[in-house]
Amino acid sequence: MSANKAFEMRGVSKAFRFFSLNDVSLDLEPGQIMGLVGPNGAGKSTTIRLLMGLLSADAGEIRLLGRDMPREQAAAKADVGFVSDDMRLFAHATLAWHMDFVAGIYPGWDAAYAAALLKRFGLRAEQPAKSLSTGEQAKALLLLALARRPRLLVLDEPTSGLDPVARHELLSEFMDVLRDDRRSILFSSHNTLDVERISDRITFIDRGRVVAASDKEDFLDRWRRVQLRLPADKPAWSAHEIVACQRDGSLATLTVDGFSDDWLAGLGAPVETVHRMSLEEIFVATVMHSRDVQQARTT
Ligand SMILES: Nc1ncnc2c1ncn2[C@@H]1O[C@H](COP(=O)(O)OP(=O)(O)OP(=O)(O)O)[C@@H](O)[C@H]1O
Repeated sequence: MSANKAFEMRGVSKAFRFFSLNDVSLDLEPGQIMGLVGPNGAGKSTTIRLLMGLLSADAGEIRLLGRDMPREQAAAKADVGFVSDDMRLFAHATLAWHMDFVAGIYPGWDAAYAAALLKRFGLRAEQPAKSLSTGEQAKALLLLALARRPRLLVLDEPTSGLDPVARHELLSEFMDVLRDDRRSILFSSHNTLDVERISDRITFIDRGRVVAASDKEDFLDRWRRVQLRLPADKPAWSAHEIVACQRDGSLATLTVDGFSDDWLAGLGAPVETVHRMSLEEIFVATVMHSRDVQQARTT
């Protein structure tokens, strides 16, 4: 375990009655944004709650800003901003009251930045929390976390409930936060467009396991959809880079993880088209392939 990482999880497991998170290992360098992507019930929130010391792991090691979790969580969390979608503001207090409250606890509170965020997010400090819309509440919680200027932001579904314009504003804000290259962000999302836009590192999780983790550029470079004509004497194609193959007569569409020009040349087949894949397509292909592999192992 390195003291320099923004966070590090090694072999972390947690069992609930109907679900278990298995052997999760993840880490993030300072100055980077990691998107944690997975289907409903994959274990994203559980992973984040373990990292934040809100759940205790059955096995494995966790370090947050170089501190052992959960033993040194008070020291670690002083420099971590955490927002999850089940957090609520005090209903009868105004946003200004919340800002004063947080400023009183965290010495890093940046009042000028908080005022700029208020404007940027279109929020009114004097409005009681109970009268804020869902999206305004989400923006208010993010403002309270961002204006502390924490070294690490941990955000569970930060863009759910936000309209496209607010999402755009928020993601731009995240990228601005990282102008200072010691700061880092971990955020979970279903929205692969958001993740593709701002992440440096991406982790896919499904059914309690990390199924792929890589730099975003590496994912986008490695994956391709290749259409080719199958020669009459070659009714199928197999190579470990091919994670899926769809046939339409002699035309085959291959989903490829591990693409390169040399690899393509080595196929020796008449190629019709080669398309880059979006992160969403890569995510779906990764999850489906991982489920097929798991199923093949258990049958
Ligand atoms: N405290 C708990 N006790 C028992 N089961 C739990 C507990 N917390 C989570 N689970 C179960 O763990 C599984 C993973 O939940 P988790 O909230 O981590 O998923 P998620 O990937 O964040 O999903 P979503 O995208 O739907 O929010 C679910 O099946 C959930 O029912």
